Amino acid sequence: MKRKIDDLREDKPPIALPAADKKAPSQDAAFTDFGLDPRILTAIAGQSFHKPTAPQALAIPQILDGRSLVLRAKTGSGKTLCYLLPLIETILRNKEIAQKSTSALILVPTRELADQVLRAIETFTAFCQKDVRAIKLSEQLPDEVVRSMLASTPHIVVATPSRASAGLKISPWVSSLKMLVIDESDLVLSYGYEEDLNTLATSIPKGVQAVLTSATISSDVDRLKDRFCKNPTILDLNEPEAEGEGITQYVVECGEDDKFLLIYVLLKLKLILGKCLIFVADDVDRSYRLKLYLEQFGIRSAVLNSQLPIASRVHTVQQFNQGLFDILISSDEMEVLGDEANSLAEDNETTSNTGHEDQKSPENPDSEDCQTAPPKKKQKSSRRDKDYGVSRGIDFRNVAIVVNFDCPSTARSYAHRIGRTARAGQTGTSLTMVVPSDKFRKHMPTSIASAEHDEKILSRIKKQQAANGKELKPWHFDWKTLEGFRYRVNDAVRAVTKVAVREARMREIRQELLKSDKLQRRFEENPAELHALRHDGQLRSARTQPHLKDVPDYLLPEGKKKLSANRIGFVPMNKPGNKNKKGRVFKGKGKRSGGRKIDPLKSFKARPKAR
Ligand SMILES: Nc1ncnc2c1ncn2[C@@H]1O[C@H](COP(=O)(O)OP(=O)(O)OP(=O)(O)O)[C@@H](O)[C@H]1O
Repeated sequence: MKRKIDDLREDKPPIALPAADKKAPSQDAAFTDFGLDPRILTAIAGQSFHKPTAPQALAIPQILDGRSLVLRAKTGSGKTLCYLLPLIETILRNKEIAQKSTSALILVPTRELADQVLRAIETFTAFCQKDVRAIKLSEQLPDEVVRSMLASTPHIVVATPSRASAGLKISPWVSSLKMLVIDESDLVLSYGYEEDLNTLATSIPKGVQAVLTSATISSDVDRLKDRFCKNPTILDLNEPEAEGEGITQYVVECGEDDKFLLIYVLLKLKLILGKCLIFVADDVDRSYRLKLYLEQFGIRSAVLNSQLPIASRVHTVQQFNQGLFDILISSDEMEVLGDEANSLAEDNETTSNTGHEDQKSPENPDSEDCQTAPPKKKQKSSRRDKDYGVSRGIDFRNVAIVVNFDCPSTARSYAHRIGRTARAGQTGTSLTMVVPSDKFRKHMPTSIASAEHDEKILSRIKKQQAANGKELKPWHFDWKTLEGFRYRVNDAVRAVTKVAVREARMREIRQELLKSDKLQRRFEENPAELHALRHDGQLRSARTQPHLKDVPDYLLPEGKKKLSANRIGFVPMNKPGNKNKKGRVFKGKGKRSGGRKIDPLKSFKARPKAR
């Protein structure tokens, strides 16, 4: 193994290692092999990371040796730690020098990623906080604030390219850099940061150690490599065999209304266990539609879309990661009313948060081309990527299954969506619902335009996965067993009207307003407005149907019937022993009495206050 790492030295031409050799380090290496500071090792242990991933095992020693590196490895393979651990270690080793200057800049394409990287730094410097300070420059702040942030000489600056270059107008803060990282380097140019990166390239000292990470092949990475690194080591671990590793991929062909039936059965009968990330297509409304639909069956979920403020998106992902809810519905980004105009007026970061990559449009699925070309700045909002804004780079943890409720618009997008499961050596499942052309537009209330191309895209996905030695297995089941549920499903679909969706979105906006720090002062001065917002927030978003929350026994398939009857805590309503002499159900705390539920709050008699 040592020989292989030596083979990758900077002075040697880039070589492609055979797949077997590339995987070898991940099996043998340990974090303790890298000679890291014990405080870093303690932080790693706290994360229960047992061993480095393959990219980490190969990249960390290289970066610690001071080499510039271009690292390409699949999504979820732990690329962040590849550069973070050596970076923290180097700062600790050179404590005296590092103390007086900013030595590392980490460039990321979005604010979410900046937040995420900063959090990772905080995690891995938890035991050496005083010796490693990091700040984030990813939003527009007053010049004075940026000046004082930079004047505090943080060791690490995490920034979007536009904020990093804007900081140069305030101070030549990059002049002391020893290390530059460009994370998601296959994406940054396509976010419209070309000019900012040019500005940075002229200001960053020549010869700084540069690390470029990426998940895909892209000519953009080459351009950045030419601009920022001299003779870097190329570590290309994205061999076709590794793509989609650990993911069992299923596909099911069904009608547009069948999707709603299927997702209900999967979730309600707990055929899906663990954290589930559901992707819908087309527009933000679709995600709310599905959320409201599921709500009627008592299935809780949260929505993630790039129209929500960044803070709330990050918060949602954090809560999902912490297990506060298990179902997250992620919508593709789409131009919705007013968005185009707004986004043009927004600053670089705001628009870039949605993400966009050179993608074919759903209307023209034949135009797919895996090579990205940097879009012009003006094209930004109209050429937004439909998936990456919420999925690419955001670190979803322990996702057991990715459900493509709506087929993605490209094979590439498919790969990124399913890449949210089976991360860092875990296993996972994906299920993609595809509408065959003869079933398209057969049920208008549930129909979406993009489904017209599902078959075409599926064949591309299959081709792409086959090239990586992977296959999408057909998911077989007996549709007849689901028919009994169709009535209640249709009922629930009908209840989610356009008005209900609009109200749900409004409610979400109101919640965001209530949470907004910036509005707190206004609310203090105008309590009536706050009251009105709170009051509005209690509006029901869709016709609620309590009877839909429980699945009647007669609808359950045989196996599931037993399951529900054996459930711990299951008490049949008419159990004979539970009745009193009058035939009424036995009174218990909060239980039924004479068929009426006792509300402990209503039955509570307030005593007069003692004076
Ligand atoms: N050695 C490890 N063992 C277990 N989990 C790890 C290890 N290294 C990283 N992880 C976890 O794996 C997940 C993915 O890591 P990370 O986001 O760095 O991947 P990535 O390759 O940068 O993915 P993407 O390209 O999608 O951003 C994170 O939750 C991270 O904490």
